[in-house]
Amino acid sequence: MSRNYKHSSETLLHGEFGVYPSKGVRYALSLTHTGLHIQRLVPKPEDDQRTVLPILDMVGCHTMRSCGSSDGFAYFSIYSYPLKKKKVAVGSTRTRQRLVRTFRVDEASDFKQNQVIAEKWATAIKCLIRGVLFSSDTEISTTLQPKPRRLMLLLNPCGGRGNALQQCHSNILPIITEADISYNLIQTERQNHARELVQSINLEEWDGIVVISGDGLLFEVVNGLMERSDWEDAIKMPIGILPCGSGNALAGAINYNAGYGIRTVLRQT
Ligand SMILES: Nc1ncnc2c1ncn2[C@@H]1O[C@H](COP(=O)(O)OP(=O)(O)OP(=O)(O)O)[C@@H](O)[C@H]1O
Repeated sequence: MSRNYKHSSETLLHGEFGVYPSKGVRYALSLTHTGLHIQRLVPKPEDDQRTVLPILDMVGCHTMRSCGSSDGFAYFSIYSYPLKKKKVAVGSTRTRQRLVRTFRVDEASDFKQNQVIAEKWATAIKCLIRGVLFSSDTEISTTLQPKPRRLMLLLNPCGGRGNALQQCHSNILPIITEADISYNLIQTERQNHARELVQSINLEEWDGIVVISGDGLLFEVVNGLMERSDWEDAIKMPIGILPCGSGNALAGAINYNAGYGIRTVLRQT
């Protein structure tokens, strides 16, 4: 393909939507390869205020209908994790915060038609998040989307303060769900459990292995992969670490100092 889609400011989709939960507020949305441009139409702002949600900050997009509602509206919600504006402490890197923007599709009187539009936007956004290139001429349907990613999550319930499982349920799984990633969560039961496990997994079945632990479990995973007869292929498996140990020195070096968080792991697999 001769066109460099990644640097294109071409408008892929454009539309006008309401928002949830505000009544009467309306926005014009334009989707490009790099971001969602949001312009408020009603109430009309004094200046030409526009905000941009960068695709790089997004993890997913879901469609929905308001429960128990008899109206014909459909909705799509975009899940983003932009950097916080301010550093938390001197010398620290900026952390990310969850931002959900929900738009109401109300163009048609019939729910099914509105749902088709909501699905189209959600599919386009999900494709851009996954790096699928398309143009304004492309017919956007779910067949454009790559197959969902599968992650093996290895969690050490005894690492660090012993709260890895709680951290996983409250902070990690919600993001993975928003990103439509399927996963197997395996709690390690003893020393070398993770090492033995990765020695015999079918590499084809996984897009990545993420340890939710300290440095020790990651060390086991790398060793386990290197001990396989097909180690040259096995070691190409994307590996991530979400720090839940005591020292977390390795995760600190890789993620924190680079200014990255979970999203790095989710996007790269
Ligand atoms: N269920 C378990 N019971 C006891 N030990 C375990 C269990 N699961 C894993 N382990 C072992 O615990 C070791 C240390 O775990 P981990 O690195 O996750 O935590 P940590 O030592 O608290 O953190 P850090 O390495 O950052 O200091 C691992 O090398 C692993 O072999």
